Amino acid sequence: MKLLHIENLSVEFPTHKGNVRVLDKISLRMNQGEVLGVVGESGSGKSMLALAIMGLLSPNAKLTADYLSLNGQDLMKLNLDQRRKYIAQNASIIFQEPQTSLNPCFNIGTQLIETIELHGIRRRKKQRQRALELLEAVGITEPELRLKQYPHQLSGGMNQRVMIAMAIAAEPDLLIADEPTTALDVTIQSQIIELLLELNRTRDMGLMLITHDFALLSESTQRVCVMYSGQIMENASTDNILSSPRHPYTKALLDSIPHIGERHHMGQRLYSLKGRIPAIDHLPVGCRLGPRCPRAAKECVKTPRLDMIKQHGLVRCHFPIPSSTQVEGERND
Ligand SMILES: Nc1ncnc2c1ncn2[C@@H]1O[C@H](COP(=O)(O)OP(=O)(O)OP(=O)(O)O)[C@@H](O)[C@H]1O
Repeated sequence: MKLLHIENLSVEFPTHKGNVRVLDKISLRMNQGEVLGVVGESGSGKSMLALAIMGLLSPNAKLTADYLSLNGQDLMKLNLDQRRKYIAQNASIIFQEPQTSLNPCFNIGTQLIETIELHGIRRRKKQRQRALELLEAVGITEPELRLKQYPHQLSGGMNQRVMIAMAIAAEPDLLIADEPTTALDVTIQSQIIELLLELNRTRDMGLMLITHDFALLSESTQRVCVMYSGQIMENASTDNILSSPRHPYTKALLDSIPHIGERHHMGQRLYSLKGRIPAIDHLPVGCRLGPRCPRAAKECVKTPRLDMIKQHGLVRCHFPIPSSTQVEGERND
């Protein structure tokens, strides 16, 4: 069954220069239990997409969509209160900085039990029992002791585990992890990703992993959605994306990853695209990557569509890179 189905979702904000469209006609689908990676540079719209799905956009944001469904429920048919209630029962989100998501003035137990109560468990004894179960499920040792401790007494990795415990309290079918490990050191990062993948496997919970780190996605996701400037540029299986990226932006992101074991000469720089992501209120005409793209040509002043390339996936480019098994110049769409 489809867990998430989005057709042409856009988000606009009013600014003093007029409306800016921070997400432009996003379409994507996720199956039950799937792990989808969403990748793109800072400012490409990844967090905005997460907030839009979760119904957490600020009140001045204007969301439109041809279709937006979660677990089979068309969210556009619900009013805001109904939508938020439904989403809270079916999906959860964790953010980058566990320290800022937790309240420093309350102990872990109080905060966890508050979430458990929101999800309908009223009896004190049952709430406590559930809190202990959740802490154990996310690999926190000495759960009895942790309930009494405050966020500053726990490490960053432990606090992120607490956030994950809160996020799974309602047994969601979808968990969105928005840069869940960026604030943590490398060894803890892999433990948190491993925990998320274990929850995905054992609970058949769909996981949307948002990051700007391609290396992180390569081992954990089945499909990757590459975003740039509020649009999806490429959406394909992780294997296809890694072995033969077809969008120049995806290729540039992959080429910019340092590979362990590959020697770089002194002073030799890693590949990076020229320029920087355009301001959302100052977009170039046509393809948004155009001014930075090594394959750009005259036609790129026309807006490219997100087209299906056979045996690959969706690519928004007038001149997609030929697949590694294809002859240069051959188009396959
Ligand atoms: N309240 C707002 N009003 C107008 N524009 C906004 C607002 N909030 C965010 N934006 C713009 O929306 C765009 C997308 O931002 P978003 O935070 O989703 O990017 P991101 O890909 O998650 O970046 P990062 O990796 O840094 O978190 C950016 O251009 C940002 O400036």
